[in-house]
Amino acid sequence: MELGLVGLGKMGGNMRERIRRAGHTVIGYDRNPDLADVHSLSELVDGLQAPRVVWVMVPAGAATQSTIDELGELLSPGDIVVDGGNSRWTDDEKHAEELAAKGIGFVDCGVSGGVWGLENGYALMYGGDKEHVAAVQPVFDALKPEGDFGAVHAGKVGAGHFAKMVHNGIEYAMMQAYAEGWELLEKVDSVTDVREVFRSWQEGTVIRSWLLDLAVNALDEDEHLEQLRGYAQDSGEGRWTVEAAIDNAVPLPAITASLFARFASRQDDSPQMKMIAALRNQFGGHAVEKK
Ligand SMILES: NC(=O)C1=CN([C@@H]2O[C@H](COP(=O)(O)OP(=O)(O)OC[C@H]3O[C@@H](n4cnc5c(N)ncnc54)[C@H](O)[C@@H]3O)[C@@H](O)[C@H]2O)C=CC1
Ligand SMILES: O=C(CO)[C@H](O)[C@H](O)COP(=O)(O)O
Repeated sequence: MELGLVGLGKMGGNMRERIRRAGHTVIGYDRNPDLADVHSLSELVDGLQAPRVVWVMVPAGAATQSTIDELGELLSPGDIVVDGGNSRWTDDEKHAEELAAKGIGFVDCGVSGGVWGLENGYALMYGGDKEHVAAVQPVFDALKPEGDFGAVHAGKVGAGHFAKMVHNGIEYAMMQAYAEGWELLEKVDSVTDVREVFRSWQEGTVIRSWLLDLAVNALDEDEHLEQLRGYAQDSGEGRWTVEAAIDNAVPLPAITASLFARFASRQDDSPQMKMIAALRNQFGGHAVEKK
């Protein structure tokens, strides 16, 4: 089939290649002309035969919104837009309604696999009407990993991004657990080769996982992570997971703590710990450290 793909960065560039390897035609547009096959969204739309499918793979928020708005103007009834970025699931219903008013279908798709997806395949979680999903199915089949798992029609519009959001919340907590264990191992004198402990865990243990494999890769590149600063950004999914937990009164202590650990990583000093130190000093005369 033919696909229009908007956003050819770390994800979209490799996805274009994987879909092409499966024998499909992909016309890619990126605002960076060095990456793009065409110069504009309208050229992309003109290059596809109706009914068209256009997959959006740009940063969530303003870039996704403006792309979907523009596609709403350019596409025709019967065409379909897929949002494959890490969009907030609450945006999906709005996008589906705006496009449906023009007769255009919408599918939201959470994508997992990162820069390894070209070779390993991309795990896909999609939401939307059955007929819209069916129209995109050949592309899902091209992107998904080989084997029985790795793709799911999670439910109605929004379900795909909701599932991906929870996946990323779990990702935060798993990474935090490996990171905390690693720091403790590094701290004690009795363990002389932390990297080899991590490597040994890759087989047979209860905690083996792809993230653990990637941790070993990182330690092979920089055994004590001395070249890195302990600073971690976040791009929204963890916050939205915690917000959804609050909305649904579901306790998520591990995921919430892992999000907050990232916030703490961005502080050179801790204002709240200054207050703790000041109060301990006030009530108990405990020593404080001055600047
Ligand atoms: N990198 C990752 O591990 C994963 C990323 N995602 C999501 O996939 C989407 C893309 O992520 P990446 O490829 O990592 O980002 P990236 O920053 O590498 O690539 C984004 C691309 O979109 C282009 N772009 C931005 N605004 C545009 C616009 N208005 N019109 C056309 N092109 C535009 C940029 O020029 C860039 O080439 C994001 O929503 C991200 O959250 C999803 C799963 C994993
Ligand atoms: O979706 C992903 C992996 O599954 C992306 O890499 C995402 O950017 C990770 O989330 P964050 O940037 O908040 O760490």
